[in-house]
Amino acid sequence: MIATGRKYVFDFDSTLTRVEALDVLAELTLHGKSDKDEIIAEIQKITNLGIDGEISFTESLESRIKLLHAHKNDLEHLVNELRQKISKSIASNKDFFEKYADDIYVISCGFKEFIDPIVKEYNIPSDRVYANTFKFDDAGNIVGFDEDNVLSQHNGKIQCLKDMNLEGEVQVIGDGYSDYVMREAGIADKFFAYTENVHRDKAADNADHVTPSLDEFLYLNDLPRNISYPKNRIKVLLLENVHTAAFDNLSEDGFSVELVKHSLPEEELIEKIKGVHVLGIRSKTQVSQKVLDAADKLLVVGAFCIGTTQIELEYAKKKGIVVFNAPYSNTRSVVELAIGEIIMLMRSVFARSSELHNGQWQKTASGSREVRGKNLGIVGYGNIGKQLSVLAEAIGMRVYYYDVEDSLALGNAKKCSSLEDLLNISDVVTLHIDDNPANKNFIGEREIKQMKKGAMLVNLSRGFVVDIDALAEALKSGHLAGAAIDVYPEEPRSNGSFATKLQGLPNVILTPHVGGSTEEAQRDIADFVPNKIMDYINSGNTVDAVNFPNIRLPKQNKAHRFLHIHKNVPGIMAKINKVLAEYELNISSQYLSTDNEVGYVITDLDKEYNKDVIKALRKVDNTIKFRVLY
Ligand SMILES: NC(=O)C1=CN([C@@H]2O[C@H](COP(=O)(O)OP(=O)(O)OC[C@H]3O[C@@H](n4cnc5c(N)ncnc54)[C@H](O)[C@@H]3O)[C@@H](O)[C@H]2O)C=CC1
Ligand SMILES: O=C(O)C(=O)COP(=O)(O)O
Repeated sequence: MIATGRKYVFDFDSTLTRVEALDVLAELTLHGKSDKDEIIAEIQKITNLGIDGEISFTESLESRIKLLHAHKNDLEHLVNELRQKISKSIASNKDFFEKYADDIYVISCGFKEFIDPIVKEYNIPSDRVYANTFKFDDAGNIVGFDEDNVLSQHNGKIQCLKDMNLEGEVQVIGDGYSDYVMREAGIADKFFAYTENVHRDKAADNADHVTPSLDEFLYLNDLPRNISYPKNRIKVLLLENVHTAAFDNLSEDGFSVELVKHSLPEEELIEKIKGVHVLGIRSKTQVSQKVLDAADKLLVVGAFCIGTTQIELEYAKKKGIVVFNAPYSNTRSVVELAIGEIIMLMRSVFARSSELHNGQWQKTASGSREVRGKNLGIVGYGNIGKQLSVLAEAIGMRVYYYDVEDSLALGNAKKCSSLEDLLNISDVVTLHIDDNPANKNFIGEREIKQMKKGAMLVNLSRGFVVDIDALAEALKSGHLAGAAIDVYPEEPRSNGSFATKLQGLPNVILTPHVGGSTEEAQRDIADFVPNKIMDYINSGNTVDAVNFPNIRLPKQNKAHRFLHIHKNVPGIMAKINKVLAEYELNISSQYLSTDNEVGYVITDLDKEYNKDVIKALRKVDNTIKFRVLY
C-alpha cells in the first residue's frame, strides 16, 4: 500500500461502470414487457434530470424505483451484468486500486446492494462505499429506499463527504454535476469530470480537469498506470475527407481526433502538424521533408489509399516515423471502373449520351464495338492489374500484360516481353503501374504512336504517367479513338474548378480521381489503416509498414514494454542491453528487426523499473526515438 496523502473519491454509475446501474436493472425487470422501451426511456430521462440537478434527487430516485418493479433476485443478475460493464480504463488499471486501496472511496447515489460486490473486486471494502440501500417487502420486492440516508437527498454527496471527515487533499472523480457539488461546496479539493462513458457539459465545464479515462487522471497525478501516456493526449489529424468511420475507430480507442475535409498545402501543414502524433492523409497531401522536420511529435503516418510517394518515406524512416497504407481496400473499385470505362469507350457511350443531353438523337453503330474478343493491354500487372485481368477475361477479352517485374500470368493472359509489343497489339491499353516518380511521362508521344490506330487509353494510375499534351494531340488527330482519364499531373487540393487540355474532346471520359472512391473501399480503408495505426501506437507492431522493419509481438500482461528506434550501426543492441543490465532489469522478451538504415527493437521487462533507465536509454548513441508503452 502506498500513501500519497490524497484521498480519491469515485462515483459509481457511468464512472466506475460504463452504465447507469438502474437502467440495466430496468432492462432486466422489464424484459419481455410490451411497454419496456417507453419505461426505460422514462427512467433514463429521470436519471439525467437528477444527475444534472434539474429535479431533486429524492424525487428522481422515488420515481425510478416505482417504474422498476424490481425484486431482490434481480440484483444478482444485475451484479453479473455490471461485472461485464466496468469502464475500460478502470478495468485496465486494477493495479492502482490495489496499491492505493486505503485511500480510495466510493460515494454514490446508487445502491450498496450492487455496488459493494462490484468494487470489492477492486479492493474497495464495503465500509468505504457510501451509497443508498433498498427497502424490500416481505416477498422480496424492492419498494423503496432508506430515506434517512443523506445520499437519497438532494446534494446528499456534500453532506456525506463532510461527515466522512477525510484528511489530506480530497479528489473527486465522477461524471455528474452531483459529484462536482462536493468541490463547489469546498469539501473536496479537486473535481475531475470523468467523460469516458458520458460527457456531461455541466460537470465538464466546472471541472478542474476533464479526464476522458482513468489513464489521464493517473497521468495528471503521476500515479502508476497501465499505459505510460494517456491516449487522449495522442493527437490524430485526419485530412482529405477520410471516411468518418476512421474518426470513430480512433476516437473510440481514446485518441483525440481532428477531421479536416481537404488536403493542406505545405505551409499550412507545417503549422498544423506541430503536436500531432498521427497524421492520416490520402493521395493529395505532400508529406515533405519540411513537413516532417516541423512534426515534433509525429509517430506514424497513415496513407488512407494505396499510393505512398506523396510521403518522403525514407526521410520519415530516418526520423523514426512509421508509414502504413491500405494496399488492397480499393483495388476492386479501380478494377470495376476500368471495366466499365473500357466498355463505355468501345461503345462510344459518352459521345451518344452527350449528344442526347444536347437534344440530338444520333442512333448509329459506327464506332461502337463489343469488347468480346478485343485485345486488352494491361500495363502494370500488380494487385489491380491482376484483378482486372481476371474480370476482363470473364467478359471475353484477350488479355496481354507488361510488367517490369516477373509476374505470373493469371488465366489465359499473355505476357508481353516489351511495352512496345503490348502497345502494338492492344485495342485498349490500361495503365496500372505504381506511383514511382521514375514513371513520369511513361506514355508519351513515342509510345502513343506505337499504339494501334483507333486504340483507346485508360489511365487510373497516376497523372504524371501520361504526357497529356501528347495524348490530346493523338485524340485530336484521330490516332486514338478515345481515352478514360481519372488522374492528372496536377490535381486540386479540394473540390472546385479544374482545367485540362482533354476537356471537350469527343469520346474522352474524365473523372476526378475517383478510381478508389467508392463507399465500400473508403469504409474498408477506414478500418484497415486505423487498425494498423492503433496496433503500432498500442503495441509497437509494425507489420505491413511500408517504410519500416516489420515486428509483431503480442501484448504482454504484467510487463513493461520499451520501443527503441535507432540508426542501424553496429553495437547498439549491446549498448541497450548494457543499460538494462545496469538497472538490473530482466528482459522477458526482446525482438529486433533492421533494414539498411534503422533498427527497431521491442523489449519487454518483467518487473518495475527505475525511471532513470528511460533517460539512460534515450542517451544511447544513435537513438532516433524511444517510447515506453506500458
Ligand atoms: N485512381 C485511383 O483512385 C487509384 C489509383 N491507384 C493507383 O494504381 C496503381 C497501381 O496500384 P496497385 O496495383 O495496387 O500497385 P502494385 O504495386 O500492386 O502494382 C503495380 C505494378 O506496376 C509494375 N510497374 C511499375 N512500374 C512499371 C513500369 N514502368 N513498367 C511496367 N510495370 C511497372 C510493378 O512492378 C507492379 O507489378 C498505383 O499507382 C496506385 O497509386 C490505386 C488505387 C486507386
Ligand atoms: O489509393 C490510391 O493510391 C489512390 O490513388 C486513391 O487515392 P485517394 O484516396 O482517392 O486520394
